Amino acid sequence: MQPFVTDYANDYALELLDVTCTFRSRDDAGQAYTAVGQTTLRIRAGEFVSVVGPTGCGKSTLLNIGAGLLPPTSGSVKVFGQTLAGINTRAGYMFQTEALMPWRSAIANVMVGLQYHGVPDAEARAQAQAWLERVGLADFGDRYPHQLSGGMRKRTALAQVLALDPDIILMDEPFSALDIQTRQLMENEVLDLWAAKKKAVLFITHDLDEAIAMSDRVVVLSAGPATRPMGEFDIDLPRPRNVAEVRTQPRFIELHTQIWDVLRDEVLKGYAQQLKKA
Ligand SMILES: Nc1ncnc2c1ncn2[C@@H]1O[C@H](COP(=O)(O)OP(=O)(O)OP(=O)(O)O)[C@@H](O)[C@H]1O
Repeated sequence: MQPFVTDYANDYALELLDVTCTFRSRDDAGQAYTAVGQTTLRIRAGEFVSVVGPTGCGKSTLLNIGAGLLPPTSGSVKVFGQTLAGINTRAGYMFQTEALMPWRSAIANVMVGLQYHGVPDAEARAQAQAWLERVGLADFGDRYPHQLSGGMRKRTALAQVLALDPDIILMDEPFSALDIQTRQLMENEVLDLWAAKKKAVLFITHDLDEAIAMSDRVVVLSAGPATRPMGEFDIDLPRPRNVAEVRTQPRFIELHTQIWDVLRDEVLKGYAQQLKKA
């Protein structure tokens, strides 16, 4: 009889293990700046985890390490139990800044990743159209990015990421440039799409309300240098959630108070550092 072995490592989609990241200082090339210090962060398959922290503390650095775009100075990254070397091909990324190609129409932007993966043009077009429909842009495929609103461009970028069906989705403040109503609509859409597919999500934000409303778990980072997790909070609010409505629940307010207690001092430290740099 085969012994029953549980491979706990494979419960995790993404693991950053004792990761440190040191840069050459931007102000003085002779100086080193440790952005991330000995950080361990694990995300289970299907789990939605947000990372919050003060401005400039190292959130994007962590995400870039998870994406395989930036090798850590020490420590390691595992993807479904396998040590990551190079780009994380199981992950899709959505960044703060616009990533659409301005010379391609919306549908051509969604198709590009599929074509890169060898999907024939007709099939890529059909899949891209289905994704545009899912994000509410069925009739906008022929428009170019400059002919779309900010929210529509974000929807296109979302379709572009989801079309590739990644097991891990990395999002770096994807909606920070949007007005509050569009932002909440997009947040709800992301939650609906996530609930249907249950991918692992690492979501970077400095908006605590957004982090609580969307996540299963919120990780709070310390102010830099050498940022590291200061606290982790399970968000036990029922799903499905509407991000606007959930904010009025007493449990949301309780969680917000608890997390803000940890985050507040770090935000103040981060702010003081920004002033010193300015
Ligand atoms: N390539 C680099 N070279 C030198 N320093 C860097 C580099 N990338 C980031 N840093 C520094 O590392 C620190 C963390 O940067 P990072 O962008 O990860 O922070 P963040 O928390 O995502 O910032 P924000 O809240 O503004 O989005 C910052 O002080 C930044 O200036």
